[in-house]
Amino acid sequence: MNSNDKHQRTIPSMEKYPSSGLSVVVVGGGIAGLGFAIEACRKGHDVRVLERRPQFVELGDLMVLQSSALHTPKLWPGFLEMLASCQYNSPNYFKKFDGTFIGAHHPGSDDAPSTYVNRAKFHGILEEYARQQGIKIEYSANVVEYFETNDAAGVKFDDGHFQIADVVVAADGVGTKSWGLLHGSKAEPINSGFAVTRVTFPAGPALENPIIAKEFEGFDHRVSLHVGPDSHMVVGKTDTEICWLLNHPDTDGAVEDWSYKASSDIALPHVEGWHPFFKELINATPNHEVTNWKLMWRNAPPTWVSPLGRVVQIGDAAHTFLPTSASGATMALEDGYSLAACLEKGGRERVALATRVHNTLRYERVSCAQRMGLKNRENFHKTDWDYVREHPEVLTSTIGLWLIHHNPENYAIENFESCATHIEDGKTFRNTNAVPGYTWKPWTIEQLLAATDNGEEILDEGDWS
Ligand SMILES: Cc1cc2nc3c(=O)[nH]c(=O)nc-3n(C[C@H](O)[C@H](O)[C@H](O)COP(=O)(O)OP(=O)(O)OC[C@H]3O[C@@H](n4cnc5c(N)ncnc54)[C@H](O)[C@@H]3O)c2cc1C
Repeated sequence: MNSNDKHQRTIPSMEKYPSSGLSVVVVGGGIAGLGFAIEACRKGHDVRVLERRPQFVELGDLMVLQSSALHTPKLWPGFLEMLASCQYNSPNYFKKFDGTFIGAHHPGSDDAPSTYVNRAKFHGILEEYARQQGIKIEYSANVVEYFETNDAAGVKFDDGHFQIADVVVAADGVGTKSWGLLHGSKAEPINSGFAVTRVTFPAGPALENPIIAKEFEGFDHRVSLHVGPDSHMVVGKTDTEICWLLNHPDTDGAVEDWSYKASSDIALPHVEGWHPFFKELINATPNHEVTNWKLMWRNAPPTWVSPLGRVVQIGDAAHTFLPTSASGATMALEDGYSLAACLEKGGRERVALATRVHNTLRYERVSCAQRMGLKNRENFHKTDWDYVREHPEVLTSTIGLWLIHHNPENYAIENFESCATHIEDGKTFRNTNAVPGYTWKPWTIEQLLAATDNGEEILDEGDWS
C-alpha cells in the first residue's frame, strides 16, 4: 500500500449498532487500541484514540493473525480487501537449519484462515480504516497517569491537562502507565534470555544473489520457519519484500525498544553451521541495519481492571507473549472484540460489571496461550530430530485448535449474562474458550523457566494440540 492508494480508496461505512451512550477513551493507537476502537465504534460506543507518537508511522515486520482474530473483521465492510494488500500468501514451510524440509502447514480454520501479515502495513490499514469510520485519533497525546471515580475515568497528559470518559481503555503496550492505578506498582519484567533480530527490505537486490534466489525459486510468496539449536529463524517473502526474524540467545545487549537498531552481523554467529542461505540473507540486509528486540516476559496479573471498574487494560498492556506463542497480535485483537461486546451488553448502567466480565472471560485463555509459547520455544530449540522425522507435527502444528477455533465476540455475547451472574451472585461459571481438559491453575514464568532450566518437560493435562 502506498500513500496514493490511501487517497484513492473509498471505504464503505460500517453498519453500526444504536448508540450505547458510552464515551470511551483509548490510550495507545497500536494494534490493540485501533482494533478495539473500530469494533467499539461498530458497537455504538463513542470512541476516541490517544497516541503518544507525533504522527502515524508504519513500523514492524512479519507477524501472524490467527483465525480467531479474523471473524469480527468480516463485519467491517471493505476491511478484508484491504488486509489482502499486506498478506504473505503462503502456508508455513518448516525446515531444519541444514535445509532439510520437514513439512508444510496451512494454519487456521477453513472459515477464517490464519494469515501472515506485514505488521507495519497492517497497522497502517487499521489506522486508515479507523479514520475513515470517523474515529478521532489524537497524536502527541502522551498519557502519564490514569484515574477513576465511581462514574467516570480519566487520563492525565504530560502537559498537565486531563481527559475524562465513561471508560478508559489502556492499550498503551508493555510500558503502560495504568499499572499504578490497577496494581499500585509495576512488576519487574523477567529476562527471557532471548532476543529477536528482525528486518524487512526490498526483495529485488537480494534476489540477485544466486544462493538467495535458489532458496526462493518457484515462490512468489513464502513463509518458512527454520529450526536450529537454541535459535530459529522465520523468513517471509512476497513479490516485493523479504523479511527475516532470528530468535536467538541474547548475547549482544538487545533492548526492549522497537526503534533500537543494531548491526545484522550480530546474527551471524547464531547461524554458524546452518545452510549457507542464512549467511547470505543476513549479509544482504541493506546497511546491515536490524532491530534487535529483547524478549522480556511479564507475569500477567489476573486483574486487568481498575478497582472501580472504569479502566481496563487490553493487549500488551495486560499481557505479553513470546513470539513462539504466535498470538500477541491475535490476543490483542481478541481482547478488543470481547471488550467492545461486553460494554455493549452492559450498557451505561453496568460499565464496571462489563469490564470485569470481559476480564473473567479472557484471562484463562490468554494465560494458556502464554504457556503454549514457552512449550513451543522448548520444542523448537531442543529438537529431537529422530522423533521429528516420524512426527513432523510436533514442529508444524504448534498452535492449538482450541486457540484457532474461537470467536471472541460471539463468546462474549453468549456468555455475558452467566458470567455477570457469577461475578455478582457467585453462581458457578466455567470458561470454555481455553484448553479442553486443562483446569487452569496459577503459574509463574519463574516456575516454568526453572523447570526448563532443570531439563524438565512441561507436561499438562488436557488437549493442547
Ligand atoms: C513500533 C512497533 C513495532 C512492532 N513490531 C512488531 C513486529 O514486527 N512483530 C510483532 O510480532 N510484533 C511487533 N510489535 C508488537 C505488536 O504490535 C504487539 O505485541 C501486539 O500487536 C499487541 O499490540 P498492542 O497494541 O497491545 O501494543 P503495541 O503495538 O505496542 O501498541 C501500543 C501503542 O501505545 C502507544 N503508547 C505507549 N505509551 C503511550 C502513552 N503513555 N500514551 C499514549 N500512547 C502510548 C505506543 O506508541 C503504541 O502505538 C511492534 C510494536 C510496536 C509499537
